[in-house]
Order: sequence, then structure tokens, then C-alpha cells
Amino acid sequence: MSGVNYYSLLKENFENKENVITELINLEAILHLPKGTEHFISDVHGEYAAFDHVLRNGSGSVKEKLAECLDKKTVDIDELATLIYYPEEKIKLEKERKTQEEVKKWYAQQIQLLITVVNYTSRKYTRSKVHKALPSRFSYVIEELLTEKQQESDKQAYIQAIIDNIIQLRQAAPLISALCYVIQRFVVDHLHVVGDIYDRGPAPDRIMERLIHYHSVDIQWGNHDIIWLASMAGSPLALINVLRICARYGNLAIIEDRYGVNLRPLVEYSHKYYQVLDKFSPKLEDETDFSAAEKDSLNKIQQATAILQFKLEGQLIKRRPEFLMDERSMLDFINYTNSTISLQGKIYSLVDFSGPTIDPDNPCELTGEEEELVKNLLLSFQNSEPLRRHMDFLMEKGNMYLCYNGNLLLHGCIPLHQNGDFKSLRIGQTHYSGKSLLDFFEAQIRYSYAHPELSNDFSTDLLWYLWTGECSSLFGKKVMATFERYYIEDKQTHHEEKNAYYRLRNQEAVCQEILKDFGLPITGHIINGHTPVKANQGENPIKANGRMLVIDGGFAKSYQKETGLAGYTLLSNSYGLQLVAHQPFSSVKESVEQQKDILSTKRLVERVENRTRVSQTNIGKKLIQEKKALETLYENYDFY
Ligand SMILES: O=P(O)(O)OC[C@H]1O[C@](O)(COP(=O)(O)O)[C@@H](O)[C@@H]1O
Ligand SMILES: [Mn+2]
Repeated sequence: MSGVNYYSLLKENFENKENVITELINLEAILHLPKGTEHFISDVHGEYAAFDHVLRNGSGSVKEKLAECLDKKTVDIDELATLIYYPEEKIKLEKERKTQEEVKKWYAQQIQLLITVVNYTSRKYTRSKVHKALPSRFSYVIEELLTEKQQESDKQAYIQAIIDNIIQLRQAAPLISALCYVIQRFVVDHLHVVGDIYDRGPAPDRIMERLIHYHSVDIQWGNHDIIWLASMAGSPLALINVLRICARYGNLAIIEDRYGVNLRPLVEYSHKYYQVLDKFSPKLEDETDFSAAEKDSLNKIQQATAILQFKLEGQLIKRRPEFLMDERSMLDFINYTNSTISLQGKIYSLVDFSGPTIDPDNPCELTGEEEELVKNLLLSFQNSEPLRRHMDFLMEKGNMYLCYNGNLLLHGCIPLHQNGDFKSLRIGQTHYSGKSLLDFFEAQIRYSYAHPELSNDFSTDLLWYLWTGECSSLFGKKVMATFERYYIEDKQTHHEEKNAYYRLRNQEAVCQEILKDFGLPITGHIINGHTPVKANQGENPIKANGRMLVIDGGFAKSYQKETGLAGYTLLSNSYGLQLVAHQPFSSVKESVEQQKDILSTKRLVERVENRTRVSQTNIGKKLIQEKKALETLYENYDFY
């Protein structure tokens, strides 16, 4: 756009020169404010309640603020924190425990305290940002209380009158709730979700809804998010895998009830061909949630989808020789007369292998019935309106990686060779590695998502590669041994060798090479999810002299025995970086009634010498550009 055009358009936003000055002053003020708090969470895996709790307590930030602005000797911080996290539940509990008069007194005290906290936590923001964050219903009252609070001593009676009035009008409870949510919102300015929202846990859909309504968020896709995106983008193979994992973890209700996908034909098909086998028993968080018949059904569906997956994988591997996955076309290596499989020159017996619909002469071919089934499942999945909304949001806010305030955020890894060189993927005549590999993946994902009608094209197939390919930055392992773990007893075959990255990321120099490749300062950090940190075996989430931070949230219940913790989250505020270790979350009820938080211990990763200001952040850089443009407009206002 030519300069004149751009400035003429810009001018339309400003009625006169004075308005330009006001905006310039506003921008200048913002640039000098301390940088807002960033909150990093990863691998939430459908565990809505624990995720929601960590959002409500800001990984311990709420309590920290309370301790800073209130007197611990006179205020019960745990009680106030509980109110801020769960206002409705806490108010209900107090109403049950107290007389009417006591409740009124309690309301008045809480409003006073909350106003102090809102005042304190909003100091980092401009007035206009504070104004926008207030719920419209109470914005006038809250603003009045906030301004009056500043000249407290002589206005105490005035404040008291406002509060009494609110209580009289029976508006205290909703006002308290509003104040609590405003505090939650002010304590964290921006949220990064470093991948794996979906799979294993029961409520990824609720997490998505929470994120859609969250004030500021970005997402780095995880391998488990990619298979859901790939399904929406038209990959039958990805969809079958999603269904297999849902059956394995007893989560088909997400697909069927919450996303409204018709699974009846799949249920009938799997009941027709499969018998219950012990090793396909679903992994359930609570066994008592399921009847015996439901468990049997999940068992059969997992078997059916596993075989469909191996068939479709075989087909894909043959049409994409460039993926170098020939060794993973498992059904082609089976001897169907004696039920053995030949892998890398070794013969293994298959245990409980049941492939009733497999034609030994053409093992990867779907039967007519299966073609029809898979086609209809995909259509139903793609036509789900809530699912489409969630996937659209994942696309809108998501990326393969993100460079943000000097840090590199990515879910899995940067594929490396043993010597630390970037490992490349060759497609046609081009080799992609490091940043260019991730950019290539992202372009293909966006293309595939924009063409949901294509099922077997290169980009849709590449989405599958991202789930399980050796050079996938989301997977980070040589092979995914799903087949071996189901049907081969020898545990050695179950091993999934990790990419060299997971050894080399302990070295500062390696992390710095990666940061450089992404155009970031070598003082930055790589923030990784994906691999649970085995804290109980002494693993340290802070690696490579602080350059590498691994924050697999460990929300997935089935992994908590491996980690001994519910994992880590990270906070970055104007003073530096803090890693937060969480204990497993029990329930909202327990949190409210016993004022239990999930004890979070913090470790300082880095403390900056001078408080970081907005001017030093990504957003600050944009604002500086805006400011320059406005200055030019101001100088030449009459000309445009
Ligand atoms: O625990 P399950 O359901 O068997 O899944 C194991 C599979 O999950 C993976 O670990 C990938 O998932 P993560 O991203 O959670 O690690 C595979 O490497 C592995 O084969
Ligand atoms: Mn992962």
C-alpha cells in the first residue's frame, strides 16, 4: 500500500490532531509499563478440572499477589484465595455456614479486600485496558470503588455506603464473583498452551471452550492435537486413530455425545467381528463409571480400529515412499498361516492377533463394508458443528512453534542427528530441517485444513507423518510401536527410541544453535512440552544451564505415577522466569471445602536485573511501529 493511502486510512481513526496526540501519549505510557505475566501450560490431555484450577490460581500467582498486597496477620490468605478461585461455590458454602447477618458482614469484608486486590493487580495495565476487562454490568461500581480506594482515608464512609447499598440490592454475590474473575484475569495477561490438549483425559472439549473464552491465548500444536486436526482435514487414518485412542481411554462419549458423531455403525461393525480380549481392556480413570457391557464394547472397538488403522497405514506408506516408513507397514510382514511376523529379520509370534477382515493376499485393503464405514465416520466427524468450531479455533490460535519475547515455544522437538546437526526431511529435491522444516509442516497443515475434501493428497498424508514419522517435530521418536505393544510379547520390540534431541537438549550450545536458527537471541529459552519429567527419578526440568525448560504439565492421570507429580507450568513476569511444580488435583469440592490448593512450589529460573518493560516485548515492538506511524501522521496531518 502506498504511503499516502496508508496514512489516509490511518487518519480516518482520528477525528482531529488532538486525538492523535492522546493516542501517542497512551502508547508511550503502555511502553513504559512492566511486561504482563505470561503463563505456560502444556500436555493438558483432556483433564479439564485440573487445567481449570491452574488457570484460576495462575500457577500460584494469585496467592503471591495476595501475600504482597495484604497483611497475612489479619487476612486469611487461603480463604480469600479459595474465594477468588471458586467464587460461586465459596459463597454458597458461606451461606450454608453463616446466619444472614453474618453473611452480610462477610460480603462487606470480602468486597473491601477484593477491591484492594483488584487495585493492586491492575497496576500493570492502562486505565483503558482495565476498563475493558471489567464486566459491563458492574464496571461503573468497580471503577468508582477503585478510584475512591486511592484516597481511602477520607472516603471510607462513601465506600461503605456504596457497599451497603450493593448488599441491600442483593447484588453482593454477583459483584464478588465479578471481582474474583477480574483478579484471575489481571494476574495472568497471556496464556501459552504448549500442545496436547486432546486425548487420554475426559474433557478436551471443555478445555477448548475455556480457551475460546479466555482473554488472551496462543497454542503450539501437539502430536495429539494434530490427529484431531488431521481428521477434520479429511484423513480417515487420523480419524480411526483418534477413535482407537478414545476407545482405549474410555472417552468415546466426547465423540458421540459432546461432538455428536454417529458411532452406531462402528459399534455394530466391531461387535460383528471381534471378541473381548484382556489386553484391549480400556484404561479407565474410574472403573465404576462403566458397565461391563460398555467395557466390552470399548474393548471390541479398540481392536477394530487398531486393525483398520494398520490397514490404512499400510496404504499410506505405499503411496508415500518419501516418508521412508516401509518398515512400518506391519500387516505386510505377517505370516497369516502361522500367525507370526517378521521384523528386521527376526520372527515373532503374534499373541491374540485377530484380523478377521484381513485378506492375506492383500492385507491392507479395506473390505467394501469398511470403506463405507470409514467414509461415513469421516463425514459425520467433519460435519460436527461444535467440533468444527473447536478445530477452527485450534487453527486460528495455533502454530507449529512460536517465537515470543525471545523464547522458542514448541511441543516436541527439533529433529537432530546424534552429532547435533539438524536432521532433515527430503521431499522432492528439497531438504527441510530446523526452522524450515517446521515452517514447511505448518504450510502443509494449513493447506490440508483448507481442503477437507481431499483425503489422500500429500498434505493430508503429511499430517499423519507428523503423528508418527521419524522426522516429525511433534513426535520425536523413531517409530511408534503401537502394533508391537498390542500383539508381540517381547518387550524389546515395544521400545520407542527417542530422537537424539532429547539427549542433546541438555547441552547449552545445542540449544543456542536452535535458538539462532529461529533468529532468537542465545540468551532465550526453549520451552518444551511432550515428555513427562520424571521428577521422582531425579530428572530436572531445567536443562542446558537454563536454556531449556520442559514443562509437560503431567495432567494426564495415567502418567502421574511415572512423574510423581502433576508436572510443571511456567510463569514469565517482569522480574523473570519461575517454574512451578504441581501436586495432583483432586476436585473442586475438596478445593473449596478444605481450602486446598494443589501445593505449588516455585523455582526461580532466572531473575532479570531490571524489570522488563512492555517496550522490550513482542507487543512492545509492534506498538513502537504504531507510534512511529502516528508521529508521521501527526507531522503531516493536514496533508493526508
Ligand atoms: O499410553 P498409550 O495410550 O499406549 O500411548 C502411547 C503412545 O503415546 C505416545 O507416547 C505419544 O503420546 P505422547 O505425546 O503423550 O507421548 C507414543 O509414543 C506411544 O506409542
Ligand atoms: Mn505429546
